[in-house]
Amino acid sequence: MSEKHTIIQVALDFVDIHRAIKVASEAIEGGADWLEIGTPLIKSEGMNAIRRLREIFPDTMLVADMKTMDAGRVEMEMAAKAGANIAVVMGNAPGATIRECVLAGKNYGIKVCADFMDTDAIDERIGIVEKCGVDYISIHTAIDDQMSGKTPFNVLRHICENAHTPVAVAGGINSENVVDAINAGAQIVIVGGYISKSENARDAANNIRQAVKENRRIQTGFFKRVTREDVRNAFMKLSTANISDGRHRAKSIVGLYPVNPSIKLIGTAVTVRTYPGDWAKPVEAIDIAKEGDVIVIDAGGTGPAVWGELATHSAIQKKLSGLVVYGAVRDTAEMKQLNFPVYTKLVMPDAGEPKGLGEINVPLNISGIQIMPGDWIIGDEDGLMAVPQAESEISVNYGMDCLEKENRIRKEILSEKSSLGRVTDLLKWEKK
Ligand SMILES: O=C([C@H](O)CO)[C@H](O)[C@H](O)COP(=O)(O)O
Repeated sequence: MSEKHTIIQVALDFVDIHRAIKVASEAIEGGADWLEIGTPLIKSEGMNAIRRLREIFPDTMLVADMKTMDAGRVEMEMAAKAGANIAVVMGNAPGATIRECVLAGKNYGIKVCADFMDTDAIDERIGIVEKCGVDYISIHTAIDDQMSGKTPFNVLRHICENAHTPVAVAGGINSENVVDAINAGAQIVIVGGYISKSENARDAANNIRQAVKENRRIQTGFFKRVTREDVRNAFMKLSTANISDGRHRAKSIVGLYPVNPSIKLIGTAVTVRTYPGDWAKPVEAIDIAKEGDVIVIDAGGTGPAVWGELATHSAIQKKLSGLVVYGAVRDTAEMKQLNFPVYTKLVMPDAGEPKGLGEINVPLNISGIQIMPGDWIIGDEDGLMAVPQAESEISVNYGMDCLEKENRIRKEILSEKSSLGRVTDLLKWEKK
């Protein structure tokens, strides 16, 4: 391996071989060096995925991401005979498995990479695998760990400084953070989603190559995972459909309708329970809420109105992000003029009296969805989603993952004049 040349390995994490081949071709054109048959592709298509890619790319380094944990001998033999040059065993597999992988690798002419994912006592483990004679080690943040904001960089530099084996890195690598990987000493950068979910894998691979070559960050709007403090901005990019998909098709708050459909609502809930028509606690909540909050009112799902123009002006003065009322509002013409995001069940001109019955910042249950004080509330033309504060970063990151995948599928449908069913081979994957 050239000591100066950073290897770009593109991880083909697809379940469909046809899409993997498309992306592989684009990525090689864009400057990727090695092709990884990703674990999802191996589990979906088996060794035929390796055979197919070997047919199409006879001279390209193929890495089989087997993630072997046992039966090292037979798994290395399979990958080698199917055409792979390198196969992956997990770094925390039993020592005997690592040893068998290396011996089988020597026997069948395949190199072995030990992949370290969320490994305790990693220095000790690396010592074990290097003693077994692995050819590469990789420091890897699992996709599921990335969704809570984890990255491979905190241990990477230490490993690169102490390992005697070429080090690869994987886990959310993109055109902005790849410089952190090479400056920490990684010789192989494994890039999955940033390339494989990109609408143009060739340009994405080229961005990685340029970022490596010039040692600079190339900004990207996608393929970045956020931590809690960046959640609001990330929600701005997502639809409520992305959020629902990202939360395993979570249910929305049904039965409430946007007064201003084209204005997105994003904020943290200040909850209010009141009696139909009693607008005292709703208005008092405005003075408790802070900038960026959304007031969520359970008024029993019926009139009279508990909110109108004057309360809206007050909320805008406090820079609140919106209003959700399971009940009735009035003065919607003014709400539209003020561009204030409001979701309501009912609209009517008659209001009630401020009796002061009810409570602020208490758990609510609206349309079967529990809403706690501080939960994120997101609204768009499709409806309303509630996201618990404690699950906000994984929800926004999985929602972003869904959006990124849809962007790629849309591009394939349009560029190939195809259809969703054909592009995703839907018949094969219908839920049985
Ligand atoms: O190995 C991988 C993961 O475990 C799914 O199989 C990925 O190929 C690896 O993480 C690279 O993908 P990104 O993290 O999306 O860059």
